[in-house]
This record gives sequence, C-alpha cells and structure tokens, in this order.
Amino acid sequence: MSQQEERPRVDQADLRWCHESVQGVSRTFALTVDVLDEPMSSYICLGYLVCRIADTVEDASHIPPEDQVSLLDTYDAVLDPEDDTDPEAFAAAVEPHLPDDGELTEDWAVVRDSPRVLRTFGSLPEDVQEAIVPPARELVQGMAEFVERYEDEGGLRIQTKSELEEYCYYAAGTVGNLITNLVTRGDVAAERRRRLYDTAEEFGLLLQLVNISKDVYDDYTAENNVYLPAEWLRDEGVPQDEVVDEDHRASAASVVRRTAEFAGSFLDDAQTYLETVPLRDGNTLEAWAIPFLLAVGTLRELLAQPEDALSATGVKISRQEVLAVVSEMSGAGGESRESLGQLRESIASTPYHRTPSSAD
Ligand SMILES: CC(C)=CCC/C(C)=C/CC/C(C)=C/COP(=O)(O)OP(=O)(O)O
Repeated sequence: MSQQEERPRVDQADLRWCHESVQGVSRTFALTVDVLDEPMSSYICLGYLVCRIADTVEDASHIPPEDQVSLLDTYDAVLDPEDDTDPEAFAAAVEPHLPDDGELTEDWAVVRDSPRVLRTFGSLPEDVQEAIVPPARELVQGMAEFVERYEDEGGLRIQTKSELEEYCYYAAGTVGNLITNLVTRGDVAAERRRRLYDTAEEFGLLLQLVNISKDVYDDYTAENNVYLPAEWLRDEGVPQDEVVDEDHRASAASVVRRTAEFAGSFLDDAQTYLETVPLRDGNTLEAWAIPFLLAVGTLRELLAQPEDALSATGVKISRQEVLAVVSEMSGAGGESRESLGQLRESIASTPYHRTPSSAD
C-alpha cells in the first residue's frame, strides 16, 4: 500500500466488521482472536484477514489458474509499500470471479470487501503494518508460485517431502513469522528473540501439516488438491489421483499416518515457542496454546484412525473436547506455561474431557 502522509484513525465500525468476519471464516483464528486482549486481538484479526483473502483466491477451483496468478500478483502489488496499485484495483479484478449472491460464502464476502479490510489495516500503527506486510507478501507470492507450478494439473499435486515443507512454509510458516514480528515489537532479549524465530515456522508447519493430514478427502474432492507427496504415495503403490479410492484405503492410510508423524516432529519446537513467547501488548498464552493443544488432540485421532481422513467421515476431535481445552486454557487466568507439557502428554493419550480426575 502506498505510504500515507498521515495515518487515519481506526474506524470502529470497520474494526467491528473485521472481527465479525474472522468469526465467520476461520475456526482456529476465531478462537485465537477471542482469547487475545486488545490491541493484539485486532492486530492478529487484521493480519489474518489480509492473508485469508489470498488463501481464498488460491483455493478457488472455479477460477482458471492464470487468472488466480494474476489476481494474486495484483493483491501483492496492493500490499507493496513501493507500489501505488490501490485496493479498488484488486476488488475490480476479482469482481467477475465472485460467486453469485446466493452462493457468496463469508470467505468471498471478505474478498469482495477487501478494500474495507485493507483500509482498516492501513489505519493500524505503522510498526504493526511493517510487522505484517513482509510475511503476508511472502505468503501471497508463494501461493501464486504454487498455482503457477501446477496450472496444467488443475490442482496442486505435491511431489516430494521437501516440496510439502516448502508449501507449508508459504501457507503457515510465514504466518508464524508474522505473529512473531508482532509479539516481539520493542525490547526483547536477543536470545529470547532467536529462540522464537527458530521455532515460529515450525509451529506453523505443525498446524498446517495436521490440517493436511486430516483434510485429504475434502482437499481432493472440493478443491482438487493433493498435498500427500506423490513420492510417499508411490512407496505404497497409490497413484496420486486415486488417493481417496476405496481400493487403496489401507495403503493411503499409511501415508496419512506418515504425514501426521511428520507433523508431530514439530511439536517440541511449538512447545518451546509457547514457553518463550512474550505476553504483553494484549498477547496471551492461551491464544496460541489452544491451537497447539487442539493439534495434539487431532494428531491422537489421526494416528488412531488415519483411514477416516480418506473418506467423508473425516477426522476431528469432539466439540466437547474443544470446549474443554478452551475452557481449561482460558478459565481463571489460563493454565501456566509450566503445565503445558503435562497437558500435551495427557491430550496425546486421552480425549481431554475424559481425563480421569483425582476423584476417579
Ligand atoms: C508462531 C505461531 C503461533 C505459529 C502458528 C502460525 C499459524 C497459526 C498458522 C496458521 C495455520 C493454519 C493451518 C491455520 C488454519 O486456520 P484456518 O483459519 O485457515 O482454518 P480453520 O477454519 O480450519 O481453522
């Protein structure tokens, strides 16, 4: 976005609308934004929406890949402080691709109203915008790169483990850096800062890989994307385009398990991040501990029933467990950093609401 002479004041109606929009488009960040305090809650809300607009364009299987790439390039130019492409130019370019009124999901409503998101973003403090823009642009450019790479395939077909890591970096590692840029503004001891940047991308990879492992069926049937690496599927004799076929159920399930185990390899780094992150400026431990612990629970279910990720059954933890984790973390000042490891161990073995209490 072009540099403004003077930053406008945040319009409260716009800000309220941004908060309502996050509740409509994301489960993870709806919880997170809810348990952050101000001003971090609004910073993360806006940072998330800026990224989500690109994500919606990337996931749009109804838009021809060359148009997706051009839209993402335009969006990147809007975010570029050195470029004077304005948000209306992006809105005009995307307008012909918007689903009809009756089918306009909340995701697409946010894309249509992107100038409102970007105007609100542009009224945040300068240092907040500077924390968000570089990783957000990296995410946008990475998405354009992947759409272009697979434009002849009609959807993404991740080939190797290292390509999977590269994709996850753009989709979520960048978000880890964005969050870290925000929560380390100001004075942070060099060693603490180093430990956070050493583990932030890994935290993002953990969350993204858990989603990839559990959403195989939906990703393929709804968006024509296969993130399970072709080389891993080949090891099990599964052609990538037959990943959800019943004939390959057991073999493909072992690739789901392998991907979930890969996700699990990032748990220690994510825990280190949680034990290190500064809690100030409205940042809270529970905001990031909740997605971490929900990922631990989802991994437990995935490792127990990997084949469910390959059918409409799907893998998810119960609503009851989500509520139990959220209330444990956000009740009475939240759990302390010291008990995170214990909580992680407990959730890895047993659904949280069923953990025996001392009265049992
Ligand atoms: C340092 C740190 C805290 C790193 C973590 C970074 C992070 C939160 C990355 C986003 C990961 C992700 C897959 C979110 C899904 O939310 P979604 O809104 O796309 O989807 P949902 O509706 O399924 O939750």
